[in-house]
Amino acid sequence: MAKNFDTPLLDRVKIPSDLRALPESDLPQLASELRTELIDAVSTTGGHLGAGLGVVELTIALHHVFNTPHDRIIWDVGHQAYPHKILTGRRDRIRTLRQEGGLSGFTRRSESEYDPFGAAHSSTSISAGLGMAVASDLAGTRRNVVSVIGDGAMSAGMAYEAMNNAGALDARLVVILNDNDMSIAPPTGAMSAYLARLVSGRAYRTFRETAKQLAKKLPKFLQEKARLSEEYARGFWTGGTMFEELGFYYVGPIDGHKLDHLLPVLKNVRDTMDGPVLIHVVTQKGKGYAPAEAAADKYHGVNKFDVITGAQAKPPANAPSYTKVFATSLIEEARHDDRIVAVTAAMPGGTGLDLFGEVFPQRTFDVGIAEQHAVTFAAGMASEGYKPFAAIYSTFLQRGYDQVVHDVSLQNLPVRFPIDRAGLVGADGATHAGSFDTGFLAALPGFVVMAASDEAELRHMVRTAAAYDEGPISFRYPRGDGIGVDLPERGAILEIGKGRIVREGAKVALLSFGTRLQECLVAADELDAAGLSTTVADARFAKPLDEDLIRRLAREHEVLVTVEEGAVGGFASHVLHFLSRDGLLDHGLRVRVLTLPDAYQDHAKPEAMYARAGLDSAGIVQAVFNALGRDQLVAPARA
Ligand SMILES: Cc1ncc(C[n+]2csc(CCOP(=O)(O)OP(=O)(O)O)c2C)c(N)n1
Ligand SMILES: CC(=O)[C@@H](O)[C@H](O)COP(=O)(O)O
Ligand SMILES: [Mg+2]
Repeated sequence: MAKNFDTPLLDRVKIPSDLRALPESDLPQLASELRTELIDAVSTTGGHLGAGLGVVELTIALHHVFNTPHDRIIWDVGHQAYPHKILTGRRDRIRTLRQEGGLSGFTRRSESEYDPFGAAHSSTSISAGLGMAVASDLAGTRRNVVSVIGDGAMSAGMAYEAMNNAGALDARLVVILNDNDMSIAPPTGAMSAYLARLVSGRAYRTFRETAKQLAKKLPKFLQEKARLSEEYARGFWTGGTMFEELGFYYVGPIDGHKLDHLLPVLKNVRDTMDGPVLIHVVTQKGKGYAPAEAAADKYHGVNKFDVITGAQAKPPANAPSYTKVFATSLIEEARHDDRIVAVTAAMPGGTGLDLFGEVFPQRTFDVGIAEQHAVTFAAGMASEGYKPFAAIYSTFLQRGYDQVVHDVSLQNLPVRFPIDRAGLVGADGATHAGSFDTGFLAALPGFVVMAASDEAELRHMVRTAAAYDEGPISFRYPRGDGIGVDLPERGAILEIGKGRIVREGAKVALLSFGTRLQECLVAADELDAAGLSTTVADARFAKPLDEDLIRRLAREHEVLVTVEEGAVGGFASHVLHFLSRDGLLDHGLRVRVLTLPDAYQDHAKPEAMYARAGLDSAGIVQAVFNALGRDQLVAPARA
């Protein structure tokens, strides 16, 4: 489709060296064109828009000042890197973002030499940058390394571990703190308040007047530049901050939308740096696009939208989302039990705990991007008799795994883990797929591990978890809408370690763990039609396993197929372990296990991903036929 806007300058920038050839006076115009292109592209793909809009000038300034890709720019999370992608040879594919076969929504080493480090989980950029800076020193390569990290990402422990190390190593590393006073939701925590004080402090407001005097306090390598450079008097201020205590030269805060502030500071740092420097840049999430600036989430992640109005396309929903069902179920349980509390690590909207927080503000804790802390914080509350629900996406719970093992499981503390985004997530791709939780939780002695097969089951599991006080318990459920089953007012308490038969048959047994149950039912219809009478069971528990149920399925059927939306090493492993221990594999039972493939699956539409994984009804039917040694469906014998 023809574009209805012109981008004469941007059209000349294929890669950053083209950008570096432009005079500085052209850069504001380039920023305007880049913003327009970004908005137009994301309006057709959906994706993370607000963060990218906020770093348009910063992206241009970085590529103008630094010699990328020789110099390294590492974008924390990578969700703000779309402008960077446009400027680094990927403009022609920018409208394939997050689509099957298209560009990733995050930085990715395999995508471009301008992406020196892949990301999507936050707060890794300073560690990675420090590693690169040290490697470059060891190799005797003169290279600048710049890590760009947001104020939200700055709440995670990793960032401080890295700064602590960088300060001690005195490494040549530039950290740009991109402070837009926003995470996905408004940021929480003392650090956020501290940054706000730095930004709104008297010194920031009066930097013009005080810059000369303050220049005396600059670190040595900057003093001479400060004296010489008029820009200093307009551009930045430095003072005693906690970053300096950690061994960084702190520069800022500076206005991240003013190229004439950014460029001289970056050049000074590039030319004079000999240790770690932190540049505090203040930006606005959603900058330059009115609907984004006005949005409460600053257009963090959006569907396709109308550029003129900002109205986002909303696919019709036939049922409430699993997230919403979780939230409303927990609210209901919390009305009955005031020991129930809820913990989120910076994802109140995504986990539905924003709804819980509206009803129970005193019992809701947003700890910031800090999954490790969230888990141990919940363990602490559990140790005092509270009933914490630590609602964390499957993929982000990976970061808190030692805490799950050491602080929760080993002490058998009854922390409840609602695990959202369990399974494939579509456009966010492999970094966000919830593949491993069943494997890593069911490996832990004594952990109760559940998966909901529909939204009513989810409601039961919330109630079950609330009632269960004997140790840690988890329940997983996927991204997206439920299937529209009737929801009970309140969930039932499930018997721990008991599954259910959903449909009785005689020859084939499909044992499902989670929401693939619906595909099993479709597959069962097809198998029945092909003359293969099929039982379908909902395991509900990966731990403890319903051994009676599995024994029965194994003894009474010729074929047993397990189905789960998780990686190898999850539910099926436990079933196989039990079958072998119980001698159930010794008498000719044909077993097949269907899991996610043992490979990271790229972003695509979930349906396509399921099909590729063999986790749709066709894949299940095929597995049964393979087990029986049949290549093709045999037409059923009809009376
Ligand atoms: C470990 C981890 N936890 C949670 C998230 C989800 N997440 C993605 S971006 C984001 C907010 C980041 O805020 P900030 O760093 O300030 O960047 P901004 O979007 O404001 O530019 C969150 C919570 C994540 N990507 N990684
Ligand atoms: C970048 C990031 O980690 C989040 O913004 C994530 O993309 C949110 O995913 P959901 O849309 O599933 O909440
Ligand atoms: Mg932010």
